[in-house]
Amino acid sequence: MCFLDAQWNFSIALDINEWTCTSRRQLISDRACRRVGHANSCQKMTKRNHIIGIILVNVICCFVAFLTAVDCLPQQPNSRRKAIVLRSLQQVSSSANNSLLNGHDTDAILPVGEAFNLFQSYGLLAFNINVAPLILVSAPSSRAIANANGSPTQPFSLPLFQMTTHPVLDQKLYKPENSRPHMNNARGHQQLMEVMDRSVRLHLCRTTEDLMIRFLSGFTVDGLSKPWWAFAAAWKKHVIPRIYGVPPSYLNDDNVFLLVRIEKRSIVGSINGSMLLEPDLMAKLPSPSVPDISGKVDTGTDAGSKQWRSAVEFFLQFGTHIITDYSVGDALFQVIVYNASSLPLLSEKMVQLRAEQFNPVNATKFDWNKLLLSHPTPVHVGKLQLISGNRTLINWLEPRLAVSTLPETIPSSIRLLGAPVLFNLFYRQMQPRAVLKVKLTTSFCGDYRHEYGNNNESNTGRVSTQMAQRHFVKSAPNVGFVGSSRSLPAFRIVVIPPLPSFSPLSLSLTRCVLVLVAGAPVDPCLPFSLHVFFPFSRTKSHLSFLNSGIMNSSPIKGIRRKKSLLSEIKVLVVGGPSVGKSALTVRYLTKRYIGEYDHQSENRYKHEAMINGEPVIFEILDTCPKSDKDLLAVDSIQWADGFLLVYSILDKASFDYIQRFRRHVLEIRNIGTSHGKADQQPATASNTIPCVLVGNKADMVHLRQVPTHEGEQLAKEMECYFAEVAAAEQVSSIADAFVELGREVHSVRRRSKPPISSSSTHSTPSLFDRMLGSRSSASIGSIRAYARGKSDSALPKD
Ligand SMILES: Nc1nc2c(ncn2[C@@H]2O[C@H](COP(=O)(O)OP(=O)(O)OP(=O)(O)O)[C@@H](O)[C@H]2O)c(=O)[nH]1
Repeated sequence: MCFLDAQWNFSIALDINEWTCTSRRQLISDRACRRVGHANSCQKMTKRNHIIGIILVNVICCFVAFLTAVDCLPQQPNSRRKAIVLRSLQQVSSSANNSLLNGHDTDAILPVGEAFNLFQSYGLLAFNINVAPLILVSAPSSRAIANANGSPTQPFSLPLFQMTTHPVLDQKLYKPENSRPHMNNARGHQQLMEVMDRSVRLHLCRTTEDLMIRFLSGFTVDGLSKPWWAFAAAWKKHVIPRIYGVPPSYLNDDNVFLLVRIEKRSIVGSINGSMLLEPDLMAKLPSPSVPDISGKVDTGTDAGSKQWRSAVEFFLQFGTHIITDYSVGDALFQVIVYNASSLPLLSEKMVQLRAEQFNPVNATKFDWNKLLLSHPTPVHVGKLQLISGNRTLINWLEPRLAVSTLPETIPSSIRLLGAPVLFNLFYRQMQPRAVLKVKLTTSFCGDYRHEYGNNNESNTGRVSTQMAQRHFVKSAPNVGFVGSSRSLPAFRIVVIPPLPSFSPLSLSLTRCVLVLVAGAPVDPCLPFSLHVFFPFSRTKSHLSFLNSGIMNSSPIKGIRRKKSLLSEIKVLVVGGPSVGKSALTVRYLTKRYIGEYDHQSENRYKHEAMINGEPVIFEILDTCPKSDKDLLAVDSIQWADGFLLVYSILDKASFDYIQRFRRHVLEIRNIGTSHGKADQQPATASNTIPCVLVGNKADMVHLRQVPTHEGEQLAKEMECYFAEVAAAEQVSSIADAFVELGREVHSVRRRSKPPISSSSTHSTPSLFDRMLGSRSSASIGSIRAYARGKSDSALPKD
C-alpha cells in the first residue's frame, strides 16, 4: 500500500473507456459537482470515494497478495503493472481536483511515473498510458470551472500537456490492395514483381546485434545513432528468443542469421505540428506550483546526479520526443540460423539472390529452398511469425509452406519467393494491424523542432547529453534532452502518450511525449518511467493480467443503483476451438483486439449495458471447448439465459459444431420436458432458447469455407439474429450481437409468465432453470456462488 503514501498528486489521462469503474465514478462526481455547483459537494464526494477507495484497495491488495502467493502473477514488471491498474482504480477516489477538469471525464489518477501497457495490438511498439503531470494552479483560469457566481475557486489541477491523437487507420489513407494481378499477362507479372521487390527483404546478420538492428530498422529516434537500443532496452533476456521465434541456445555469435522479412506497409503517414503546452500554464512554467518531489534521478556521468524539485523541472531539463512519421501494416518474418562457418557461402548466395531480384518469372526457375536450406544446411529454422501476432493467417500459411528438405518438415518463408500465386494470396491477407515504423522527433512547445539527423558525435549508441543540451540551450532555453551515459547499459525509453482516444473503429496512434532517461533504474521518484512492450511478450500471465484487469475493473463496482433495478443476463459464448470467442468477448468488453487469448480456461466477465432503455448486467461466460467433440457441460448450458453461437467463416467444422451444439441443447431440453413437463408442447428451439448466431473472421473472406447463405439458413431455422463479423476489425457489429441477444432474453422472459418477483430479479432463474425445474436449480447453486462476487453485495444503496 505504499502508493497511498505517495506524496504526489499528479494525474494521468487514462483511456480505459467504460471498462473501468474509475471513469464512471469520476463522471458521477463530475455531474454531481456541476449540479450542486459548489466545491463542498466535491469534498463530500471525495470523502465518500476515499472511504470506498480504501476498502477496495484493501480487498484488491489481499487479492494481489493471494495471487502473488500462488505465483499467478508474473515477475516484477507485470505485477507492478497490475498493482498500478488496481491503484488507478482506487486513486480516483481522491481526485477532487479532477472533477474540475473540464472535458476530462475519463481521466483517472495514477502517480506520475507509473504506467502500464494496455494496447498490445500495435505490433512492435505498443503505446502506453499517459503519465502527464497535473500541476496545481492557485488562481482560476479560462479552463477552470468557476463557481456559478464567478468567485475564485480553490486551487485546482490542470494537465500540463494537451495533445491530439492521430488516427493511423484512417480509412481514407488505407487503400487495400484488392485487385489480384493477372498472372497470365505481362502487366500482371510486372505488378507482382514490383510488390515482391518492395516487400521481400533477406538480411544476412552476422551477429545477434545485427539481427536486432535489422529487426528494429523501422524505429528511429532523432539524436540517437543506435536507436534500436532505445527500443530493445525493454526486452527481457528470456523474451528475446520468443520475439525471434528461435530457441535461446541458437542466439549466440557462433551462428549467423538470415532474417527473411515480407512486409506490407498499408498506411504511411506523417504527423505535423507538435505538442501543445497549455497557454495558461506556459506563463506559469518558470515557477509552477507543484508538489515537491524529493526524488533523486541518476542521469549518469554526463548530466550528473540531481535532485529534481518537480516533474516540470525534470521535463524542462530533459525535453521530449513526439511521433512525426509512422507506418502501419504487417510483416511476416522468419529467422534461419546457420553455423558461422557458412558465412562465405551464404554471402555468395545472397549476391546471387539479389541479382535475381525476386522476379516471379525467374522465381519459378529457382529452387529457392534448395538454394538456402540445403547447402549450407541451417542449424535451425525459426518459427514463422507475423508482427501483428495474427495466428489465423500463420495457421493458414504454415502447411502451405511446409518443406521437407530438412530432417523434419518445417514451414519455410523462402518458399513464398518461388510461389508467386501463393505469395500474392498471402500478401493480400495481411492487414494493417501493427506499427512497423515510428520516427520520434524532438519537439517542444509547439513552435520548436529540431532534428539531429545522423549524429556522428556519438557512436556509442547513446546520444551525448552534453552535446544535446548545449544545442538546446542555444536554440531553445526551455528544452532539454537526455541521453544515456557510456557507463550505463541502455536507454530507458519513456513514452507518455496524451489523452488517448482510441476510437472503436480506427486505431489511433497517440502522439507520444517521450523522455529518454539515462539507463537509470526505475526510480519511484522519477517523474516519468515506463517500458515499451512488445507483442511477443503476450505470455499467459500477461494475458491473465489483462483479463484480470477487465475483471477487476468491472463497471459493476461503480454502479450506484439498487440491485433490483438491474436485471442480469447470463450469456454463454459457444463455439468450436479457435473461432474467436475470446476475441469477440474481449472486443465487446474493452473495444480492443489483442490477437492472442488464453486458450486454457473459461473466463467469466460482467458488463453493464442498456437493453431497451433498461440497464442490465451481462454475465458472460467465454467457454473453452477442448475439441470439436466437446459440447460443453450440461451445468453451463443450464446456467445460461442465452447463447452467443460463434463459428468461423474460415472453418466448416466450426459451423458443424454449432449445429451439433444446437442438437445437444435440444436433447437436454427434451430430457427436461420428459422429466418435469411432459404434458407441455415441445417448443421450438428459437422461442425458448434465446440465441444469436455469429460468423466470425469476416475480415478474411478470401479464405471463406462457410458461405453467408448457409449461416443465414441456419439462423432462419433457429429463428435468431445472424451477422458475419470480424472481431479483429469491428466493434459495433459485435456489440449489436450482444445487445440483440439481451433483447431476445428480455422478450423470452416477458413471454414466460408469471413475471419474476422483484426480490428475485437479481437471481433470475435462467431459462433452463425454468424448463428443467428444481433439478437444475440445485445444480446451478455452485455456479451462482461464483457469480455472486463481493462487488455485488457491496453495492452501495441509493
Ligand atoms: N483474422 C481474424 N482472426 C481472428 C478474429 N478473431 C479471432 N481471431 C484469431 O483467432 C485465433 C483464436 O481466437 P480466440 O479468441 O482465442 O478463439 P477462441 O474461440 O476463444 O479459442 P479457444 O479458447 O481455444 O476455444 C486468435 O489467433 C485470434 O487472433 C478475426 O475476426 N479475424
